[in-house]
Amino acid sequence: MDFAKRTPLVAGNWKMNLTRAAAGALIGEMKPLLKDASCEVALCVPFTDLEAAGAAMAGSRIRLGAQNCHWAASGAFTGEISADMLRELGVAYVIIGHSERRQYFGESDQTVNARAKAALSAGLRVILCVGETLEQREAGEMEAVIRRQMAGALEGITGEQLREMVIAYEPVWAIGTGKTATAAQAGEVCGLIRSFLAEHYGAEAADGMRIQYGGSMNAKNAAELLAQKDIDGGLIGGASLKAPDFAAIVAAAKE
Ligand SMILES: O=C[C@H](O)COP(=O)(O)O
Repeated sequence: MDFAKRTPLVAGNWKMNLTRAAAGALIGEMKPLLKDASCEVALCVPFTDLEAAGAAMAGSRIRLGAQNCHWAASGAFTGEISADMLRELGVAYVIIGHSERRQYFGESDQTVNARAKAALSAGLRVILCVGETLEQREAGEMEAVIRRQMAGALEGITGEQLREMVIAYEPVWAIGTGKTATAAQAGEVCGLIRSFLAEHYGAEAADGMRIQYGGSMNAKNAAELLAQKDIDGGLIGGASLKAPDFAAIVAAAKE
């Protein structure tokens, strides 16, 4: 399959779940269910699962992903993992700037930018997360927040590098809460993101970018969300830990 422009990407984000053995077992369960997928599929697993997950994915079209990387190539950064370390394990995608990283681990737009650049330099594809909190939305600040996060994260990133990126719109209030954005809300913000990209990189670049929605996407609501013209896939948390649920979302994401 040619994973060309705008082929939807459905990526699971396992967050801090599943040991090596459990990861291998879940991928084994998913493989037959995903073999006829007409979109691109990735699983972003904990660092400790990468090797086992990569081996379990062999012979399938599932791409291996990680959930973060450091901005430096190497050095005295206890507890951190570099982009090259991920590449060596066969990682294709890395999530950068997830709201849980911003909320619990002090990620700023600047560190998100630095991490994204390091990942791109190492040849990884970046899934860049942006999204507003409920307070920001209720205060009428959603668009300003999205624009600030986009501008900060993309500072100094070239049009050529942008092509190796996917943007994930994840409203913080919808993550792990069961409270999904409506298809219209999600579609509106993904449209704003595409407009931002058009303003900064040109219409052609913006048209080719994949923009995912993430936040309580599940087997039931996926089709309606994915039918929005500016939504090109999903970043899936909880539902990516259950093979039939994840497979149903993948089936809903047609090219
Ligand atoms: O990265 C995934 C998102 O945080 C969504 O998580 P969720 O599907 O559990 O709401």
